[in-house]
Parts: sequence; C-alpha cells; structure tokens
Amino acid sequence: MSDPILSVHNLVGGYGKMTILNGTTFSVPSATITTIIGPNGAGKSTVFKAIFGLLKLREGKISFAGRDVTNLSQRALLNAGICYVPQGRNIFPELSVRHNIELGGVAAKGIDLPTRIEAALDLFPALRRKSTQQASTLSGGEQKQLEIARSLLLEPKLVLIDEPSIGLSPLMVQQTFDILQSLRDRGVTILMIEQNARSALEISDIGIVLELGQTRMVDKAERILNDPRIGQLFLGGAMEESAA
Ligand SMILES: Nc1ncnc2c1ncn2[C@@H]1O[C@H](COP(=O)(O)OP(=O)(O)OP(=O)(O)O)[C@@H](O)[C@H]1O
Repeated sequence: MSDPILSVHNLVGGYGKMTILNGTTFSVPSATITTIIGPNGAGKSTVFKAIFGLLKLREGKISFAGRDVTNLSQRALLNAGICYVPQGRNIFPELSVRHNIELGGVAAKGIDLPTRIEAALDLFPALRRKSTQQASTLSGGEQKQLEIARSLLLEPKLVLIDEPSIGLSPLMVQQTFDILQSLRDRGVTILMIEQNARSALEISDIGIVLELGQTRMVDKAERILNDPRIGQLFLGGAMEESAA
C-alpha cells in the first residue's frame, strides 16, 4: 500500500463541552478508497468536519501530503487539495447543471475554468446530457454526481465524501461508487463515510471502524468485511442484516 496522504493523530474535540472525538487516529494511503463505518453518533461526520477545518480541535494533529494542516481555514485546505462533499443535497436547484459545476472553481485564480468543466463533464455522461437543464430536474443520484463533479473543479488530491448513498436507488449507489473507483484509479484519494457498509467496503481498499470517537479497527476492507466482530460493533448488526 502507498504512503499515507492523510494522517489524523489523537484528535480530541466536539461541540461545546461535549467531547465527540476521543483520540481518533488513522492514516489514509494515497490513491485508495478508505471507508469509515460505525454506529450512529460515533463521530464520523465530526471527523470530516475536523479535517476540513469546520471544527476546532482541542488536541491532535492532521497531516496532509507531508504538511501540518491542523485547524487551517477551508480556503487553505481547498488550496492544499482537500475537498468535502457533505451529507444531504447541496446544489443550487435554480441554476443549470453546468453553472453548478462552475461554482466549484469560481473562487480559484488562474485556472482554465471551461476546460475543467469539460473534464468534469467527461466523467459524468448523465450530467453532460443535462448540462443546460436546471439542477432541480436531476434525480437524487444525479444531484449527488453533480456535487462530486463540482468538487473536482479544483483538481483535489483528497475527496472527503459523507454518505453519498443516502436516498439513492441501488443502481444509483452502484453508479456513484463506480465513479469513486474511477477517480481512485486516476490517483485521487477518497475518504468516505457510509452506512451502506457492506457495499462501500466491497469497493474500498481500507476500512476504518469508528466507535465513540475512537478508532476501533483499521484494516484492509476485505478483512473488515469478513470479520465476525463487525456485526456486533454495529449495534443492531447492520452488517449482518445487509449480508442476509
Ligand atoms: N453541530 C452540532 N452540535 C452539537 N452536537 C452535534 C453537532 N453535530 C453533531 N453533534 C453530535 O455529535 C455526535 C456525533 O455526531 P456525528 O454526526 O459526527 O456522528 P456520525 O457518526 O456521523 O453519525 P451518523 O452515522 O448518525 O451520521 C452526535 O451525538 C451528534 O448528536
């Protein structure tokens, strides 16, 4: 496995007096898909907020591409090559598909925006077909693809993507995961959070199990998939259910 592009070490932080991250530590190898799984409330989204500078840490260190990026601003993190696709729908419904993609790059100086938009559309044939339509007319899966396309305009090295499969049909989930795999094959590192644990681990290189703000397991995704303890860790046996 390649060297880590991202390392988080002993992260401690939360909301007000509430501590959510309790010494979270893991590394993400370059050009892999790494998926974080864990029960509701484990702190998965909070880790992403910490990495993307949306949550000030009380302790810990985040290194990216050999550089300390702890508590940097979002602008600085975007410039460093990290982008973040949050949970839920985050598009501008009234604007066209193309215009939504363009917004991913407008703040950047000195980039060839039309070329980057074309490169993003090349990866998403459905978006190309509908590029002049209002984004509100896209299906849920296409809207998620639009968010991913927009996030690529700054040519990130690392994409943080939080539960991309929520609300999507199994076919759209598979299409979205296919896109993540093709990005990985182009050298982009993907760090994903997924409740749809089995499907996500099946396309991942590394799995991380987070519980109560602590890393319980980091291993090859295949080993996590086959680990009998995972069902128990999932409080309700999410893995067992999906395996049934
Ligand atoms: N802005 C906030 N203010 C206060 N508490 C919050 C905030 N965001 C999250 N929390 C709390 O922090 C804890 C961890 O939340 P987080 O969203 O990181 O968990 P998660 O593992 O991503 O869960 P899920 O799988 O349900 O999305 C939860 O108890 C949640 O209620």
